[in-house]
Amino acid sequence: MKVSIIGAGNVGATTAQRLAELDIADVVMLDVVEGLPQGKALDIAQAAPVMGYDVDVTGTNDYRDIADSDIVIVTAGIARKPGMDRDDLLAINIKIIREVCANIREHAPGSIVMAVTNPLDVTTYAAVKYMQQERGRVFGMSGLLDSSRFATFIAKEIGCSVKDVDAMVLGGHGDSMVPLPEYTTISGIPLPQLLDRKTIDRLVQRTVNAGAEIVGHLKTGSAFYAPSAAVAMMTEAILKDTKRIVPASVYLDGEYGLRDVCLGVPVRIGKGGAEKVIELELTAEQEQALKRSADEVRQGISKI
Ligand SMILES: NC(=O)c1ccc[n+]([C@@H]2O[C@H](COP(=O)([O-])OP(=O)(O)OC[C@H]3O[C@@H](n4cnc5c(N)ncnc54)[C@H](O)[C@@H]3O)[C@@H](O)[C@H]2O)c1
Ligand SMILES: O=C(O)C[C@H](O)C(=O)O
Repeated sequence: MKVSIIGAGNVGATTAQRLAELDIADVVMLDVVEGLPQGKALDIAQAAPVMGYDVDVTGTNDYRDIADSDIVIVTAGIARKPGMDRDDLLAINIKIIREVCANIREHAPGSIVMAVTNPLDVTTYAAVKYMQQERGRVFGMSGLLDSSRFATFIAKEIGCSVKDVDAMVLGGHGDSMVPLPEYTTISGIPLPQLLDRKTIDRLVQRTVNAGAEIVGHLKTGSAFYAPSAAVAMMTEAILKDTKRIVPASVYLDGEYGLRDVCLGVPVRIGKGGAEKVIELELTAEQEQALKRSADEVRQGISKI
């Protein structure tokens, strides 16, 4: 098995480290900066004897090295700084996505592509169009991260283990994301039975702002530990064909009444990528929120 990661920055390199520690595939990191992927890959490889993994981790600036990848993860692009929205990254990152996808098409044409670069739903849409692959083989990571954040805040509030919280966040990876308290459970108990509406609303708001909260602390970039954890889990689900069900950004073709847009919805992840969209029954209010989120993503799509 082989996974290539385009962009050897914070998310890319941390993902490489997590995948190496899972010991499931050789990892190639590619970046435009000379020496950066090579140096980070050597560093990760030299941890293998201590950590006990056998996979190869290499760095390169040459797309020929991604040939025969099972999965290509795209983290190349700029990250936001305080005061910026993810949409402010669009003009620069869309050019990068176009160039990266052209190279993936040339050098690793059959691979599954996972977009990570922001603004996520718009770059995923662009990747879907540029790659011209079977639906589900090109998708974006976002909802698993947002759900993980929601679950973290819920566990802290209730004072329970995060392992017992199963949270669900749909919609675009932006201010219009749609956390679903009604589809969030704690050991099978629906969240609204354990917390009052005002507390849930506060946690929802913190989840929506979670990326910006970290940007505000870091000042020079954005989150990468939790994002890389989500990317690694989804990569493992593909390589091991585990059929995990998580929210991810996929091209919608009528599901949830939405067409020709990428948006976070629950999907089954297996060897075919995002193999199946799972349609939840939504209230009128939740449906409206999802539609508003789709409209926001469409505004970004109209600029590419
Ligand atoms: N989907 C999500 O939930 C999520 C989470 C975290 C970060 N992100 C996004 O992921 C992207 C990367 O974040 P980061 O923190 O790793 O940023 P970073 O600045 O640490 O790393 C980005 C890397 O991309 C490289 N790069 C730039 N142009 C390239 C090109 N044309 N080809 C190959 N590599 C290129 C840079 O040299 C750099 O090493 C950002 O757009 C960020 O907003 C998304
Ligand atoms: O907030 C960002 O810009 C990065 C990422 O989308 C996140 O949610 O952490």
